[in-house]
Amino acid sequence: MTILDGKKISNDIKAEIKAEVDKMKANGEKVPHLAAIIVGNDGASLTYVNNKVRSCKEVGFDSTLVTMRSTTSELELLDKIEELNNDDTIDGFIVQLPLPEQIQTQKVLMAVNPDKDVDGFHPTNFGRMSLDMSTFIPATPFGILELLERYNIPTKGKHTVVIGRSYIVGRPMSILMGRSGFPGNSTVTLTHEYTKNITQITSQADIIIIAVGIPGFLKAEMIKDDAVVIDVGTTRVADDTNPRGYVLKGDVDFENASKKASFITPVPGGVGPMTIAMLLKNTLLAREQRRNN
Ligand SMILES: Nc1nc2c(c(=O)[nH]1)N[C@@H](CN(C=O)c1ccc(C(=O)N[C@@H](CCC(=O)O)C(=O)O)cc1)CN2
Ligand SMILES: [Mg+2]
Repeated sequence: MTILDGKKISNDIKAEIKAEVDKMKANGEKVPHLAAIIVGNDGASLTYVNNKVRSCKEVGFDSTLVTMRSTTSELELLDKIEELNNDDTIDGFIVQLPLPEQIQTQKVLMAVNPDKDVDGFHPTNFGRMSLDMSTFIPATPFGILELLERYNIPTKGKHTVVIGRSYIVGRPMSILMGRSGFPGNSTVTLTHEYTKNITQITSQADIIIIAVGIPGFLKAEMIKDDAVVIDVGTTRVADDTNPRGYVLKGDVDFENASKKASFITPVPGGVGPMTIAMLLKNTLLAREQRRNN
């Protein structure tokens, strides 16, 4: 059994990106600039955007964090997005999800200029991904592809079962694993909360990618021997014995599933850090595209 070390691979990727940025600097070029908008003060979301900003500093990117109060109106947010769309110093930006309920997420995703949409959630980019055209691949699925590639895990002809159909992870993942090439060429089953007899499906999976946000959902009994298990869940579970007051729990019963799996991601230190690294990668791409246009 091999533990897929997302922390290490993400550090490798960040070092590669930093080397590119160092070259840009040496050539007197503008370095990539990522902006992140966060609305409200959800603790986990604040952690993620702060990680994004810190990672920008690590690789030498410029970064801007835009914080907006939890009562921000949809119009105010759309105005801010328009401002970033028109700000020539910014190469890419993201709106941290989820958003407060007074704001329609779909309107927000539509408002981001596709050229700066480093999350890859705009319909143009999502469509381009589905059509095998070059685009910004959403960071978490992109990170999972990168893990599969760097650990050389075969995907061709394999049965990949995706659990969860969010547009951040499950939906794009199901498309990407079925595309031609490597990683890809899988036979994909996309499952969700209304799927019946899920164990019957997961127990046939060569590769399982789970993103449902239910700690310990995937049990050892639900997987076959030597399955590849990719755990995207990171739920904060209250824990008084931990100085932070919580522990992070994945969607997989790691202790037992790891005894059967051939490859498995840990939580923390698996997919999460890859998400941030691939967001940086997309931002580097955005800068290169803007330079060449
Ligand atoms: N606009 C977006 N919103 C959200 C995305 C996204 O890609 N774009 N994905 C998730 C949250 N997310 C990034 O935004 C994210 C989640 C987890 C991690 C991570 O590094 N997790 C660490 C643990 C960190 C901790 O201590 O809490 C790990 O798993 O090791 C990074 C990014 C939803 N929203
Ligand atoms: Mg993500």
